[in-house]
Amino acid sequence: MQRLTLTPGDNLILAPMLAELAKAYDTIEDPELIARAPVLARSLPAHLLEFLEEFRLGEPSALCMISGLDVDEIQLGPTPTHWRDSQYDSPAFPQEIFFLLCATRLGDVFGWATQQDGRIMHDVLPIRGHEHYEIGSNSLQHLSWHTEDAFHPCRGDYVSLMCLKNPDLVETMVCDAADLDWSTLDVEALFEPAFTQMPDNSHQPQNTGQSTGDPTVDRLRARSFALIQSWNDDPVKRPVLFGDSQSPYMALDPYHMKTEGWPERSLRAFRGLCDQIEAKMKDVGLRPGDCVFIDNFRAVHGRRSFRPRYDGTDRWLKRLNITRNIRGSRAWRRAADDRVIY
Ligand SMILES: NC(=[NH2+])NCCC[C@H](N)C(=O)O
Ligand SMILES: O=C(O)CCC(=O)C(=O)O
Ligand SMILES: [Fe+2]
Repeated sequence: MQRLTLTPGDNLILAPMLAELAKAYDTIEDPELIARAPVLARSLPAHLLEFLEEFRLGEPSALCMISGLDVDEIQLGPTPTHWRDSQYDSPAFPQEIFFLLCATRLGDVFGWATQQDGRIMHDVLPIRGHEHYEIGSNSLQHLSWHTEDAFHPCRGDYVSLMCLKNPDLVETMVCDAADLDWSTLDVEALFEPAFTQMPDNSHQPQNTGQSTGDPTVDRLRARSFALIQSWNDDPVKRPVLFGDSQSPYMALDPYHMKTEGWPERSLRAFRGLCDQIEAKMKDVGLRPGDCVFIDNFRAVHGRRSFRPRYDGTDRWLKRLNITRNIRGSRAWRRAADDRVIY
């Protein structure tokens, strides 16, 4: 893992810059703020910009962590009970802006019409009733390791998490493709489009809000949910590996894969890969102020189980999806500068 710790000097420069921006906008979802972010990000400390650029282009690791951002847990107040409405009057707005600026150095942030009401910045927090459900807001059940949005051709190049609270130091788990011994795996079979991948539960209609108030958006969203439904009923077969056969990129979410009907060789290759991933999985305990950027092509990730508190002190992360090729999803978006995939 690549690591950078912000210095007290960095925080001295960042605090007024972030406070000023937080005063100028109401929410991190403001399209004007998000559009300005790549330009604003040029004012981040130079060593931070260099660090992110090295991670982006050189792929020295599938994971990089920026720690040391000031977070005042008292000022944060209670952890919300749901992601709904958390984007307004956010007590973490300055931190959200920092996270957004860093993210835009790696690519373009985007959202899904079918996930967390089409928001760009997500909340990851335990939700009552989800304790044993396979979704990021579960708790008593671990979150199975996965490629973020493995089922979708427009999945992000990076998924990133910013920690606001993690009182029990619940671990995010990550497996870096660099730690796998590809010479012992049937890479050729894993490059074949033979693997049934279904959408994960976070994109199911029952887990999003109701009407957006905009009939056009509602109609488009309904169409997206219908597509999700069709991929559920009639799952698409995709390759698990792609890119360079010597050092492959991965896309898999085994919890949402159906192995029925797979050729014997594909099944064996898949099981071999999953076994090795499990053996090489590492734990990363995020602390308040940590921003972690996970290369979604070069790592899979999940989260250990934990006991939720539901007393306002729960674990609370923010999440951003980042793509290096926003035009690759142009057919799925309403306009060139629209960041929501329908
Ligand atoms: N194996 C899985 N659970 N995959 C889906 C991961 C969770 C999903 N990204 C969410 O926001 O809830
Ligand atoms: O909670 C975590 O540490 C990871 C969450 C995650 O992977 C997800 O929500 O998709
Ligand atoms: Fe995830």
